[in-house]
Amino acid sequence: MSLAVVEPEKYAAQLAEKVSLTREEFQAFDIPELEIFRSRPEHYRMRAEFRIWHEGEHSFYRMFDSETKQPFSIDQFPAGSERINQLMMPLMRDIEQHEILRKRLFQMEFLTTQTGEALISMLYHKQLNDVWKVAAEKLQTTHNIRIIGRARKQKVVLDRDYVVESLKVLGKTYQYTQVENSFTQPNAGVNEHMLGWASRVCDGIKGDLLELYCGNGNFTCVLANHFDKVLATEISKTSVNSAHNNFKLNNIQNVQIARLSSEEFTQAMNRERLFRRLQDIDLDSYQVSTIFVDPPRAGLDAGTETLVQNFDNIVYISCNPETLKQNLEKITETHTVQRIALFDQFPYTHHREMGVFLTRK
Ligand SMILES: C[S@@+](CC[C@H](N)C(=O)[O-])C[C@H]1O[C@@H](n2cnc3c(N)ncnc32)[C@H](O)[C@@H]1O
Repeated sequence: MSLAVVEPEKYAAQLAEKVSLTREEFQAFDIPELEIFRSRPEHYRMRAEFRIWHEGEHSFYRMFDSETKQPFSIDQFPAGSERINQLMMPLMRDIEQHEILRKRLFQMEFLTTQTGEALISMLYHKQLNDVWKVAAEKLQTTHNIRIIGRARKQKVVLDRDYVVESLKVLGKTYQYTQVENSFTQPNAGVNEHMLGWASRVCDGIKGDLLELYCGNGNFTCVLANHFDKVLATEISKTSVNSAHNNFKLNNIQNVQIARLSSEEFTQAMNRERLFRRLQDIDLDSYQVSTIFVDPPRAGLDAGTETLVQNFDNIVYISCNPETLKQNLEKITETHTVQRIALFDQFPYTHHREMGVFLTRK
């Protein structure tokens, strides 16, 4: 299956396959009824990345077949948001008219929002000069977009390097800055479902929250309302800065965030190592009832796996059922699965996003 192929008539059957596979794979953990969250069958991805191919006077967007690895040209990308599709061809026709914009352009990346913002990164095999800048500024104005030019050791931000997304969760709207080239959940609609699910799961739990892998504060902003205080950690500097902005944007004042890897944070919690990055944070002042983790595909490392077992409640969001299963082998020695959910972030692919809520036995 390829991201470029969208087959709405097959969506229900493909989701049903994922559901039965998930039930089968996780039944050994004595799971309750699987909660299922569907995607929109089309226009669900807020981001897209295309190679650019030049032939004669024309230029084309290209993707690669995931099985044959062969490139193919496209002029629409139905998985992408309406805004991406609306921009694709008018932008390319304009680029074709301007040699300075077109020459040695090899990749374009689109980052869009549900509110219609669009940030376009144009990647070149040449250095970008003032003539390029003037032409790109014109393109920016014509299409009401924001452009970033990239070349070797060069990043030209014409306006700003982020978009502001609006997400609606259980009737409340949250604002998020999403920065170019940093992690954000690609499927905005399913992200809203994930945030709503996590919010409902944490409803009524008291005490403080510890969150690892918090990214730009996607979950933090929503969950902060459920807890007295939140301590959040994340490895990427860009995401930590973005999270700070998002706490301000959403008027959230009970969160402290530290730029630490989960491995480093585990060392700090086990009092094995002191970190200057934690000097303003009194770890002992937190009465953590709940830990929330949303790791990358590799899942939790052994130290973090042991750390999460110290807390009464565990919320685990996973983009890789394989590593989730491995981590659950250990975690379910001390905790019971209370809720389990499948979020279809990636329709028409084999990828599955999951949520698990566990409490201490
Ligand atoms: C799946 S994303 C989730 C981010 C966030 N929860 C969200 O919903 O947008 C995983 C995050 O973990 C961060 N990360 C990757 N490896 C890490 C590590 N070893 N320690 C801490 N954070 C890490 C990445 O920078 C990324 O922001």
